[in-house]
Amino acid sequence: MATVDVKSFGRVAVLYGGISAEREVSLRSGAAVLAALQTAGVDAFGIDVQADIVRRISAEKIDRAFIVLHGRGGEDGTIQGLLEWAGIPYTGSKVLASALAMDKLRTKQVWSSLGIPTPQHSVLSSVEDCAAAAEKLGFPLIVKPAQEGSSIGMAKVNNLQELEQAWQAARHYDRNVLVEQWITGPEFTIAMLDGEILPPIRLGTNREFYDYEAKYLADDTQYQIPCGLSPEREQELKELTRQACETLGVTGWGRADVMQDEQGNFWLLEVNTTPGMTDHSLVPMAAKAHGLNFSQLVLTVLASSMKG
Ligand SMILES: Nc1ncnc2c1ncn2[C@@H]1O[C@H](COP(=O)(O)OP(=O)(O)OP(=O)(O)O)[C@@H](O)[C@H]1O
Ligand SMILES: C[C@@H](N)C(=O)O
Ligand SMILES: [Mg+2]
Ligand SMILES: [Mg+2]
Repeated sequence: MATVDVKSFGRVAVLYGGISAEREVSLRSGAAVLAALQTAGVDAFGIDVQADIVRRISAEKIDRAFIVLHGRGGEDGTIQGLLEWAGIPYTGSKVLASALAMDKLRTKQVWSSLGIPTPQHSVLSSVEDCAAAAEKLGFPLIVKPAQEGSSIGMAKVNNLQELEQAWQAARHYDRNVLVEQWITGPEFTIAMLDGEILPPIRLGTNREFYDYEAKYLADDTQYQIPCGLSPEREQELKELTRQACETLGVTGWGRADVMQDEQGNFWLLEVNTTPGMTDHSLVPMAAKAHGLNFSQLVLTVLASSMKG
């Protein structure tokens, strides 16, 4: 990592918290990022993003923003648009890529249209859709609110009754709900940092899938890095991640989630444009394997905001 003069960042607002279902995660990510920036000597302060954010942005002296909001209202292009209007440079993806990547349905439509592998899916808007999806895709399936994160509102289902219940539950989070073919096999997550693809991590959990509990609370979640793939397959996975990011326009940093099926094929699930930065999170682990400690990671993300 090139040495940076931390004073050149000016006064940095760390935008965290927010009002999405992932607020608690963002509070943890934000606290870690803010502490690391301040320890590194950056003139950083925090803003817990609430309804008065437009006033706060105008009232404070802000040279640059570090966005560490997860979910809607922060990772979806809305904050990015506000910062564009205010003329404040910010970390991570711009408006369009943020909005696209936050929406799993639109993301899948883009990838599918370009021949990039993502599990088959259907949209659920009614009980009739549930029956049609079961007919088309078979079981098991996984139900997801289109615009959520941290596995919130998601469920694996094995029959039509479970599918209808999971659809009803997911609707509480987002009226746009999708259901995907279940991929049986190992899971990988791959970070992109300032255009570079970091070492993939293989995830293991004793739970049904990598759910909220496995992500933030469990002590028995397994993180394998190096990920155990052959060098050729690891390279393929990294190339797929690069394509996943480029096709959505993701810049600065991000993290792609990928399943591998029993035949060894990779299937892209999503890209997170503001990945978690908690003490259980994955980008810090990948950065460490790449030779960057947490402080160097946040400074690299911040420095990438200077590239415009
Ligand atoms: N099609 C699938 N087949 C099997 N498991 C899946 C599938 N889709 C998702 N999962 C499981 O559910 C988890 C969460 O899915 P996904 O990454 O799409 O949602 P998310 O809530 O946006 O996650 P994040 O916390 O990374 O933002 C995955 O990490 C994986 O364990
Ligand atoms: C914060 C969570 N959506 C992640 O991707 O890490
Ligand atoms: Mg996500
Ligand atoms: Mg994910």
